[in-house]
Amino acid sequence: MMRHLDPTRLPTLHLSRGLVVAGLLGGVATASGIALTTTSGWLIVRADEQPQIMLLLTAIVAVRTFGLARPVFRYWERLRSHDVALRDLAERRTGTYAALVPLTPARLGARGRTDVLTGVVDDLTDVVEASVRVTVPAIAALVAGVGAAALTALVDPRVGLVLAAMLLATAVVAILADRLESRSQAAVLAARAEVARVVQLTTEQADELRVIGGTGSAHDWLRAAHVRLRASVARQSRGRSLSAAAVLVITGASTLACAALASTSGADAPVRALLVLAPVATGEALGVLTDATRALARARACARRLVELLGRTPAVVDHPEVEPPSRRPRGAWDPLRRTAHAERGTQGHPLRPHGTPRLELRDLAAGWLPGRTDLGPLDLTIEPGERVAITGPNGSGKSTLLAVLARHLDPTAGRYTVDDTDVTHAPLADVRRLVAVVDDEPHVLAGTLRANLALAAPDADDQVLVDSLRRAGLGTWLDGLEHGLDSRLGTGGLGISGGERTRLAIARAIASARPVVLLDEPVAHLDHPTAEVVIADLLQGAGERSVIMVTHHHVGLDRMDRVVTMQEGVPSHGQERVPG
Ligand SMILES: Nc1ncnc2c1ncn2[C@@H]1O[C@H](COP(=O)(O)OP(=O)(O)OP(=O)(O)O)[C@@H](O)[C@H]1O
Repeated sequence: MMRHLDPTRLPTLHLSRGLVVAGLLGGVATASGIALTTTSGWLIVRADEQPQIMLLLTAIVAVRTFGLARPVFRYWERLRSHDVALRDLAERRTGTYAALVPLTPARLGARGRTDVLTGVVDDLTDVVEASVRVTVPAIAALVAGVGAAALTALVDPRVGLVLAAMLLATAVVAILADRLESRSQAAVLAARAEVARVVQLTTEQADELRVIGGTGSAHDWLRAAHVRLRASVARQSRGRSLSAAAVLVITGASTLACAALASTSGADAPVRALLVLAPVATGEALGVLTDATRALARARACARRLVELLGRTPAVVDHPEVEPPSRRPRGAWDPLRRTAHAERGTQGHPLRPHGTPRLELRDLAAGWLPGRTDLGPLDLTIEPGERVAITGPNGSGKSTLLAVLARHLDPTAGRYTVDDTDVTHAPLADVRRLVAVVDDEPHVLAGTLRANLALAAPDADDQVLVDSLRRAGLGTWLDGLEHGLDSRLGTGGLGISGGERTRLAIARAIASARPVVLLDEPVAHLDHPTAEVVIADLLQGAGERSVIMVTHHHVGLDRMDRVVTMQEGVPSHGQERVPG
């Protein structure tokens, strides 16, 4: 079953069967290391007594066995734990992406999608890695420590007790180190964020600061932020070295105690060597616990960030009348080819327009944050098949208008209707299925060209995909590809230019057969002649679809039916018709 990230739980340390098995394998590897050191000690001292070689053979075989067992079991543990972690990561990524979708774009803040995704991927990796870096070593250390204490107790119970006390003391140090690390990590992160904030502010305002003679104060401010960062990093390093030193002190004290006890135990010299070496080898094995606390503290901070992000309430949700999509029949629906019929049932007001619908905004206002109006009140009608350009200065609400049309944002006042159906009463998925969105950051997945197109049209056959590429102006490019639709794009695949990337996004929109295409500055990064050709191809390829394009440029405006100029959230000079 798919495991979703539970926002109420910090999912750092969980115990699964696979992790326990990996921990046990790690325990055998660690115990083999301890046994290797102690039996080697026994062997060296016994060999010094020059007994008959036959007497040493058993120990020689044991040393070789432990020497071989350690890497073999370590390798086996790594295979097992990474297998569990990678499967866990894949499941959690799927669950996390599914939880992110309803938050896009309104609840992801002003950060770009790439930043959000990179942050989420890194955080999730750290959370899942904690299983390998914390749970597995903790189980392994426990198994090996308890095993070492129990076996030495058979030789001398007092030495067994010292090892048990050593295990307990190291566990206490690990818990304290974890607390210290959590606190210092929070301080370092805050100090680093402060340095970044000051650097950004002072560089952005450098000219103004120079004019008002504030450069010196800005430098002082930056220096103070650096001093705070250096102090918090130093505190963190002190905490780390203190905990590492504490484990060494515990190991040293235990070794001294064992040496004293061994000398009074009456055991022969080789066994005494074994008893003295037991805490040295065990201490080395327990040392990994303090390292694990770093991974744990980092994972906890990452989990907290993820929980905060995924716990946000989506800006747009289905009307209470609308049944969850999972309970509704799923059928291929293609509004442009007019193949599907309206489904009946308790689904609010299902949206199943025949052909391209009429979109109407009446007295509509919308805002990204509660109590704020970033758009409207405005009236706007998009007739079926109409091509409308939206222009205007930065922040005038152009992208917000597209967000409302795609139902990424619901109106705070007024109405948005599609063929006279109020969209807020229609299933969200129906509205979203009407629109294809192309923005200035089209994403190319690492995968085949076919997979990149199938993202928007999972049921389309190759002929439809090839046709979409040709209509988006990528025919010649496609003909030049050795493997056609099987060519790999993205990381490790074919390089692709900015123009080709934009055309690929347009081909996706065409392949999706959605009747309304929303474009947010699709040619922002292209040179003028390329942009002209891309827009011409786009409008031709769009066929009978409605096209609404936000743009800062004048490129392609003469090909549009209408240009709407926005100013502070409303159309400024009415709606201007452009001569054809
Ligand atoms: N995802 C978001 N979350 C919060 N506020 C947002 C978001 N997107 C836009 N805004 C805010 O809404 C207002 C209108 O922005 P919008 O992006 O619609 O303008 P725009 O005309 O498209 O600007 P630009 O030309 O710079 O893209 C701005 O104040 C902006 O800060």
